[in-house]
Amino acid sequence: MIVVESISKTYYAKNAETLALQNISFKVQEGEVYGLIGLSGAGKSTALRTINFLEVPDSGHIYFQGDDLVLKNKSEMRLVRQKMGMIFQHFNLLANKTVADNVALPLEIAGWNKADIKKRVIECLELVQLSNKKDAYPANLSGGQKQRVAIARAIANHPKLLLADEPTSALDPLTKGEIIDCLLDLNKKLNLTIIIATHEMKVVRKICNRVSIFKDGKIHETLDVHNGELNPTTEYGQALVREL
Ligand SMILES: Nc1ncnc2c1ncn2[C@@H]1O[C@H](COP(=O)(O)OP(=O)(O)OP(=O)(O)O)[C@@H](O)[C@H]1O
Repeated sequence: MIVVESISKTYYAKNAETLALQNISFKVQEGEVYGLIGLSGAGKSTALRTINFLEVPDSGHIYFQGDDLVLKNKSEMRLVRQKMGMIFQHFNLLANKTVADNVALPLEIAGWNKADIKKRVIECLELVQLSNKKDAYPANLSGGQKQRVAIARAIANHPKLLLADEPTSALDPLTKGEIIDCLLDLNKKLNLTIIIATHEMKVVRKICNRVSIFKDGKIHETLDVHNGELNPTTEYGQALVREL
């Protein structure tokens, strides 16, 4: 479904250059939950954000369902993005819109008619078990509920792929579990492919089929996850699995 091939990315700030990604490659199969793990600054978020071109890579290719995204122009890329949902650590909900209106937003942008939007918003809120909060405002929701609204919004337009950037990092341990269960449920019910950037090994153990360990902008090691078990072969991988 996704092939990331030899991606590099440098950030240029006033007096500094940061080589955030150096020749990164990995493949994600349809229906898979794929983790990107590593310490802060290792390049996980940048790698995730190059997949939908929120960050444009300096070199390399991203293939999505066989299409080379590097070759797409802006309007073609807008259509591709509609097939990729994204969720963030801090939810990114619009405070002045109700839960239902937040979920409706991507459908309005995609030009859906009002009746279809109303029906789809109800379906999505049912999928994340939040139908009873459709008229609430984000300020009146818990962190877990906010993230579930963000998930409902991200899946509204029937994306094939969900990009999740540290989706549990701002949540307490119990609520982290609630969000992981919600994502696993959607992965199974909708065959939704999920790529998740996280620094929490618990998240990887509970949800991922495979994981790439990032270190200093490179992929250090890629592992299968079987029943929550990971067996890194490198010393760094072993230390990370022990410590995180
Ligand atoms: N917009 C930016 N401008 C300049 N440097 C950036 C920018 N975004 C990220 N960086 C730098 O690029 C490197 C990789 O950052 P990235 O956010 O991808 O890492 P990460 O593994 O996701 O870390 P974290 O878990 O802290 O989010 C870091 O050194 C970071 O400081």
